[in-house]
Amino acid sequence: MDNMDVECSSSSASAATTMQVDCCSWNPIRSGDEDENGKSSHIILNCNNNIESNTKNGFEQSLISPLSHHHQEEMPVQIRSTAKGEIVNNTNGRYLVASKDFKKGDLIFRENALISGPSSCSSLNVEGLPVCLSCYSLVQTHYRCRKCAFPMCNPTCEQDGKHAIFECPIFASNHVSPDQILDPETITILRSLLLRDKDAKSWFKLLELQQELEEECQQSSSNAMALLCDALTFIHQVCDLDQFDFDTVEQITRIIDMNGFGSEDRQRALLYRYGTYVYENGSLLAHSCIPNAYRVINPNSQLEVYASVPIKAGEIIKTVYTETFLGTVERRKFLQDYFYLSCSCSRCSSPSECDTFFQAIKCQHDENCQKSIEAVYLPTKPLVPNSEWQCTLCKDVKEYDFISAIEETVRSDLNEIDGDRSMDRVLKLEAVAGKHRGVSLHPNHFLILRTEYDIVQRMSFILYRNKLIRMQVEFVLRYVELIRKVLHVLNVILPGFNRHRGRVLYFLQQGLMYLIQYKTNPNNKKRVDSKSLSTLTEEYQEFLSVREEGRWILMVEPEGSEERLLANEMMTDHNGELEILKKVITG
Ligand SMILES: C[S@@+](CC[C@H](N)C(=O)[O-])C[C@H]1O[C@@H](n2cnc3c(N)ncnc32)[C@H](O)[C@@H]1O
Repeated sequence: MDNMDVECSSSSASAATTMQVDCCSWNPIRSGDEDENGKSSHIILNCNNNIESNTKNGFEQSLISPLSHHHQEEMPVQIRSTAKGEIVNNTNGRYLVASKDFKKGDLIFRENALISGPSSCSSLNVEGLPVCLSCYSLVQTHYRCRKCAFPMCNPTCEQDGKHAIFECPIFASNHVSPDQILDPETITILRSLLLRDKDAKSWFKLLELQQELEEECQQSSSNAMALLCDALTFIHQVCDLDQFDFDTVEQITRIIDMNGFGSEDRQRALLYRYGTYVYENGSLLAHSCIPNAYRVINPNSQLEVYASVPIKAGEIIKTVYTETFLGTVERRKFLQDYFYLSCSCSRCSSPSECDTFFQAIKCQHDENCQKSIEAVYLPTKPLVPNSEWQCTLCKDVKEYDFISAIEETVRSDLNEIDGDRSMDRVLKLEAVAGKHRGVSLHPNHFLILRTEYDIVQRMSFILYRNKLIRMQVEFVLRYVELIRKVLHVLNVILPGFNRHRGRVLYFLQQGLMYLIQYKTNPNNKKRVDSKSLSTLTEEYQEFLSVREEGRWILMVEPEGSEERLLANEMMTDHNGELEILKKVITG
């Protein structure tokens, strides 16, 4: 096996990182001390080719595996770091940089979890079911672990290394019961603490992850404090483990809180995992509100990072830490509260969020403003909390309180919507969106778009349930119109290969299919004439390409997830009908 020494000459302020590479499948172990600025980290990358074997005995050894296992191949990413306190290209600390070009949709790397466990939100599931301590999905059976009596899906989950080796013996000997678990994430913290004795290598890797905050951001969020209190009670009183002192529990809680990923599965889907996953390298991914990479956690708890847009060698790989449908004020607050991060990406720094007007408030100050859709309040200094907002037309200035009061009114109108019957709810959502669209909020405001996306998802379900028949064509035309609007904004804030786009493309092809069927239905009085044939052919081509792209994106989602079901549906559905359509179109 060849040994290569790669000297990563870093950009002006970023660190020089020496990598000793044994193999294309790499597993960084830091050796030696960092200098006082934290600039230089020496990373030895070891071969670890055997993906299958590394979860044996419950230990999830971390590894990154590029797509191909060719020893001469270039490393997919490099770790770089800025000097302490310094921000380079809107990131700080350590971050990952592409070491070669990636095309949209390329798998950049795949990595096993350093540790995983149930997440805090497990106890909030609407079904009120317990969460399996192995696969983190809801336990739908009456099965109990034969040693500790905790709910598990089945004997396979029970014997899974993580549960059996980590908490099960402790639960059994201390007679711990599920109702003593205040927050399920404390089990993840316990597992992490147990690494100290069970797997020292992983323990040290965990300790290397970011926990320190910049001095000015030392105040912990109330969530982090609550988790720490629960973890201390659980470790010391419930599990009776006094070998972990306060400082150690606090340190690990902070690390899990800062670096843990949620599974991002869709709630109520067949596969919904209430898991928290920590990765040695994935946890170094920087954030951007317009990301260039996209994360999937597969059923083996591995992290897969894909290029959502083309990435050039040397570019920072950035994923998004926040929800998509949030305006800058709320996104930045979330990033500050949970990651102590003051984001200044291109989207955050742009008053109009890159011309999407995602948080623009409609100005009604005078008659001109009332008439013009262009007249909106935007923050004058988007990176300054509580910045003033100014109308783009009349230049009237408002305090942030005025803006947030308008958003609150819309929120409370939305919260008042009751009734769960799909069509009923769609009509009520449409009514509230219609009341505020272009009146109190810009039509692209995130509260409007979020509502419209909700409408689209509900309409999709109605269309699906009715198997594309008996629907009014106006309903479907509106559906397609809303989807195109959502897509238009997503193209800017969440471009390329990602779950949201995949879902939206599924909805679009569903609507297009209906419209094509409607137009070519022999029972429909408006039969296809030669004039409309070329339009129909174009629509048919669009349908095919939308379906192709949607399927391509969603096929990387985990088996059993809702997205994967949508991908499968795009593969199998309508094939017979398409043949008929093809005949109509080609005459
Ligand atoms: C999960 S860690 C990422 C790895 C971290 N940089 C390290 O050195 O270990 C999250 C932290 O990275 C930093 N970070 C990530 N993205 C950033 C960005 N766009 N701007 C500034 N800091 C960022 C913040 O300090 C944030 O709290």
